[in-house]
Amino acid sequence: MTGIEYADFVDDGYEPRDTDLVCQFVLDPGEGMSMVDAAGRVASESSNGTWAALNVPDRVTELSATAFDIGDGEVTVAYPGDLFEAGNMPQILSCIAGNIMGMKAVDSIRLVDCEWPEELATSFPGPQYGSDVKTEILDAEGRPATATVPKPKVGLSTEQHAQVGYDAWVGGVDLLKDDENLTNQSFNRFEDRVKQSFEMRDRAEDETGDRKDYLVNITADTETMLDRLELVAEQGGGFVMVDVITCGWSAVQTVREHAADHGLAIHAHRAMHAAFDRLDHHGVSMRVLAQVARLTGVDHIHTGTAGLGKLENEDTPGINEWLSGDLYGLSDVLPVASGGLHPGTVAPLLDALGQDIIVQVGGGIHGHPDGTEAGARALQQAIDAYQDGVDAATYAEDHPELATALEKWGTGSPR
Ligand SMILES: O=C(COP(=O)(O)O)[C@H](O)[C@H](O)COP(=O)(O)O
Ligand SMILES: [Mg+2]
Repeated sequence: MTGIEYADFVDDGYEPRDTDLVCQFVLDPGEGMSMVDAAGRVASESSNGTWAALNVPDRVTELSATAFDIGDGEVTVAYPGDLFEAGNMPQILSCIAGNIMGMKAVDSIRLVDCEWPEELATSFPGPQYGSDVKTEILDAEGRPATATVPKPKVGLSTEQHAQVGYDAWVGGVDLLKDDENLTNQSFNRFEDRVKQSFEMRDRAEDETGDRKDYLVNITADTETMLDRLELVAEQGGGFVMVDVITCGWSAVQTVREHAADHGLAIHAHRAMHAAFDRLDHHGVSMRVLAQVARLTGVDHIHTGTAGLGKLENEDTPGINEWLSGDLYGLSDVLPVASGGLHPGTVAPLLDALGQDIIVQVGGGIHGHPDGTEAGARALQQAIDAYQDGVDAATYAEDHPELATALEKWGTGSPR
């Protein structure tokens, strides 16, 4: 037997093992606590300790986390791989982002970054396609893929919604996308929308000769999501969309398994992420949420607009770099830039993020004075201009849809 208390969870000179999950936190100790006091409590509560000193069998201490590299408001915690259940993301998060978020020992604490050990990372499937959706499901090789979300986000009838999709597809957009809060409301039933939209999709494909697809929002309770996924597969869709934060990672893991049976890619919308990541001193960073999304196997995830859109963003280029980097052979994830974009912001967006992204535009297409099809053309023209190395204003001289968009919105970000 060994006695354990908070101080036993601190070893400032600790060298992590290859099998450890290593997590970086920033924290502000609670009143009367030193950094070391707070760090020991964090490592204890997030692994296998409690507030009371315990006598435990020796084996138990092998599962304890260790706080080290304790600096001014920063600490790294290493968790032994055996603390975790393979392939169980909720269990992992209940350790590393669980009770510690509300401990009195810290006034605030933020999980900033994780280094995932191979055995744990590869106990998850990772994405089926990642950036390969650009060539395996779409015809978007060598350019950013494009998507559009109809606006108003809810309220269009099924027919109106499908018509907006058709107009956008023939205007040049690759992907129609449901908004995060459009699912199966009375005015636009899921089943009807899916059937009518794929009929329109087939027409648009025939007319343009390009592959087109639809990011269908299946968000609901998990069993309903699986039924909706089956319907999308039956109708010949290539993607399902899931609001991953509001549905939860357990549901994402289940959807991932079923999506694989049909070869469907998963588009992850991150609505509610800012409840976790907006404050820079508390919560869970978008970087970590994106890591979790990659492990659990989404093919796309929204990662912001590098400050060019309407929403607060945290280090979009750094997150995108992580999503495309090596992770023990797991597929990459195609990042989605979305939220307040329009043709005038395409060039700085692609400068900041490169072309291996999805450019997702709602109001910046449907708010075009000449309608959705013209708005879609304007977006494509802005991308063509960028690829030709010509600035948008010059390209607009003989591209009237782009000229109208630039006249309306200029090149600034909306608020
Ligand atoms: O509907 C939109 C964008 O519409 P619009 O183009 O009209 O602003 C999305 O929900 C945002 O992408 C969410 O933000 P993020 O992608 O940052 O999660
Ligand atoms: Mg939306």
